[in-house]
Amino acid sequence: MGSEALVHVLLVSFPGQGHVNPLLRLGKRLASKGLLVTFTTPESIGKAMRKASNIGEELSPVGDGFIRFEFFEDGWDEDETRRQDLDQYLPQLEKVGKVLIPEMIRRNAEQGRPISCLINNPFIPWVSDVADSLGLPSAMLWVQSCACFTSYYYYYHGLVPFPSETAMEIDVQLPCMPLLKHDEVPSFLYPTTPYPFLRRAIMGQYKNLDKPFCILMDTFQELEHEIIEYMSKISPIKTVGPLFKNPKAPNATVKGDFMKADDCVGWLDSKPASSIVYVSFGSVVYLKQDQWDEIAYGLLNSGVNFLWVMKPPHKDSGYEVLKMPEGFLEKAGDRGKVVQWSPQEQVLAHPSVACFVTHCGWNSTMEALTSGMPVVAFPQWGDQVTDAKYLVDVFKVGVRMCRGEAENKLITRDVVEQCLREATSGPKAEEMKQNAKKWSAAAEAAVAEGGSSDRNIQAFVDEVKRRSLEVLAASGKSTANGGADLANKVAGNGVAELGEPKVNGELKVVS
Ligand SMILES: O=c1ccn([C@@H]2O[C@H](COP(=O)(O)OP(=O)(O)O)[C@@H](O)[C@H]2O)c(=O)[nH]1
Ligand SMILES: O=C(O)c1ccc(O[C@@H]2O[C@H](CO)[C@@H](O)[C@H](O)[C@H]2O)cc1
Repeated sequence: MGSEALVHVLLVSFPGQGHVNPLLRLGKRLASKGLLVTFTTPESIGKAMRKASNIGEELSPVGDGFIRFEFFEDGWDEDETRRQDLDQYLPQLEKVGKVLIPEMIRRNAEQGRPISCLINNPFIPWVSDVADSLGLPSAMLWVQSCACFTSYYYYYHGLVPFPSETAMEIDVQLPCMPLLKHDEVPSFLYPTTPYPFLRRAIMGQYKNLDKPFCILMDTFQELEHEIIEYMSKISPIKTVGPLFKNPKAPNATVKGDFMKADDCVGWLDSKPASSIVYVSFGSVVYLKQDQWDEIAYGLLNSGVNFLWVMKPPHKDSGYEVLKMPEGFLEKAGDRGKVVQWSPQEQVLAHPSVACFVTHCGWNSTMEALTSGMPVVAFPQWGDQVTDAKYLVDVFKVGVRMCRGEAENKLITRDVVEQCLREATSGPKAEEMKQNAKKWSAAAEAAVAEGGSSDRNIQAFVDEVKRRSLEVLAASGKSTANGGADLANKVAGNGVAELGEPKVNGELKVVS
């Protein structure tokens, strides 16, 4: 049997940490199944990624394939403050991306790496327009739950009433989902959301939903069984999560952090089993100083050990720089560690960590479930409020500390302390731990060879390969040519451009 040339896919990411992580993880998964993957996002983030993470110019082997990076300029000066304003930045990205992504695709074809498929994540729906205009197939990676996907779908199509200016507090019943109270609906859909541009960005994706031939989702069949089955009849969904697990290439070191993680594993190692509460609100949520103080005192008063991520806000974001309350660090002593950014995957897998106080971003949610980690839910906005509902009431791995930013309620230190105690000791903590362990086992099984997500990824890779033959035939090139050109680049004249390729196996072309 002849071996195959590498089929090349281009992944285009919105430049947010919670978007880059799952798309890059998908890239690694596709590479491990034998594809060549190029990952792109704006250079402003590329610069941060190169500095903080283990990525460079070279082609990195992952499983049976390879991953590489190319970044594109967003057309603004390095210190442009408008990047922090998505209302302005999203249209700018669309304007430049519609020119620069086709140029990147052309350049790759000229260099012997013809691209056969584009994959984007939400907030940049114009990527599927680019693909269409070039006659290329496209897919979209949905980076939230299927429940949130369904909520937006029903809202976009006006299929059921949602909270509105005249009826703010209505509950929403969607098929195969629990009743969502008005404040459990993804909050970008509230008429009062302070982030209407994110609602517009997501709705833009739904306007384009007929363009991708496949909607990949970072969830798994067993986690959201009924709603996935239901929506699969309406949309071409394939669940491929949890993406952060990659059994075929568990040691792949390529990461997309924007900030270098502080070293905290040694400190975790020094603590007893299940004694630490890990606190992180992700990459974009910022709390107010009074709420921060209450959490700090709650942590102190509960007596637990804690690892707390205090990410500094971007200088142009307008968020206040938070301070720890006077004397807090001294009082905590070695019981607590505060870092700017953590190696979260490692932290959640660490035996000393008992529970995770989380803002319930979908990546954090999937990482917690897959790591068998109970949570204390502290959602703020967007999908987080829906994820919190699921973590607490459906997956039954969490206690709720708040209902979201819209509630505008200060959560006091007593409530913080009570939630921490409930999540770390006693029968409720034990029950949550057992449930979390079950989800972890189900997640591992989904991504293991032959599991539901593994089968879906394989089917997707097969479909991309099938379509690539059509694409290359239509453009008058053969797969063998594309592969041969690529192989030449790797073996010889392209080395300077690609950097020193650390190729363990050989790149094969059709024999
Ligand atoms: O200190 C931290 C905080 C977060 N993360 C990662 O950043 C991502 C955050 O995504 P999520 O969807 O949870 O939240 P967002 O930041 O998008 O609100 C997750 O993959 C986390 O593992 C991390 O590595 N270190
Ligand atoms: O950079 C931004 O402005 C930005 C980044 C991420 C945002 O949303 C987060 O995305 C995650 C994946 O969709 C989601 O699960 C998380 O709850 C969000 O915070 C929004 C803006």
